[in-house]
Amino acid sequence: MWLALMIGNSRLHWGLFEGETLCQTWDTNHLPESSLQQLAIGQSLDDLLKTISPSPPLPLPSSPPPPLLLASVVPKQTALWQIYPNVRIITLEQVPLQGLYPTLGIDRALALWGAGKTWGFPMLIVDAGTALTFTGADANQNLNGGAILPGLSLQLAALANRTGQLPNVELPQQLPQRFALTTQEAMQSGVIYTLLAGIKDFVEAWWRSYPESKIAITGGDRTLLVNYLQSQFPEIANCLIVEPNLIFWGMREIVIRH
Ligand SMILES: Nc1ncnc2c1ncn2[C@@H]1O[C@H](COP(=O)(O)OP(=O)(O)O)[C@@H](O)[C@H]1O
Ligand SMILES: CC(C)(COP(=O)(O)O)[C@@H](O)C(=O)NCCC(=O)O
Ligand SMILES: [K+]
Repeated sequence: MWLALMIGNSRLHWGLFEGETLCQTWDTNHLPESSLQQLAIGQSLDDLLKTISPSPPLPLPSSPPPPLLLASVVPKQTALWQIYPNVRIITLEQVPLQGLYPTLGIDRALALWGAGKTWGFPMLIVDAGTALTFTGADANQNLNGGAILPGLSLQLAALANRTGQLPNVELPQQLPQRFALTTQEAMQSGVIYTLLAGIKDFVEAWWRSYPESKIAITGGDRTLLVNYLQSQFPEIANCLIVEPNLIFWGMREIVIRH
């Protein structure tokens, strides 16, 4: 048994593997530094994870502690997890894609590698996380490049936090009225419709270069976005591979399948 941990800017993403088989995945909040210190005095990861919700879907062995494979885009959290007695950090050099630039997010590289190895290259990944990213590779597994923009929640939070009068607004399950007549819907409409147009624009630009490429969408907002796209641009939504575990597949490719 081994654990995969992808540390994103909003959440921790956990994967429990038995060999090559991904048995369980769950998401938690970041662990506070104080509780991580417990690892240094021998608290088991199982007990530690029980202190945050949701606790692991099944008990983790404490001796020996399961190997932990860690990929992180949050340096402070990465440093904290070094305490764990059996941790291996996945870094960009270990991802067999060509042409990676040194500051590329390991999450982007792993998702692209995991999807490309599963469905073939060329491949474009849309990761709807804290940030929304596009990351593409050509048929020779060379990084073509990508783009970064604030994710749906981040955009709404920015409006609420950086203005005097705009409220905190949730993401609606259904598409809002485009020309809205309430402040809340106007914020939702502005963020959602421009993001959908942006996704369509990037996808069409990608298909102009790689008409045969598959496109996969992952990240916490993937389902919401695919539902919105289904209403606005069904011809795009119907072509997207929706898969939350791309990063875990990328990690597995590196540690198990080389
Ligand atoms: N339980 C949740 N907690 C936080 N964000 C969530 C949750 N469920 C869905 N989301 C959505 O997922 C987005 C974060 O995506 P995620 O892939 O978890 O981020 P990251 O990998 O950057 O930590 C948030 O913007 C939010 O809209
Ligand atoms: C863009 C990201 C913050 C996305 O991470 P996430 O939203 O999943 O937390 C992450 O991929 C990152 O820190 N990238 C480094 C810069 C780059 O990719 O060029
Ligand atoms: K993400």
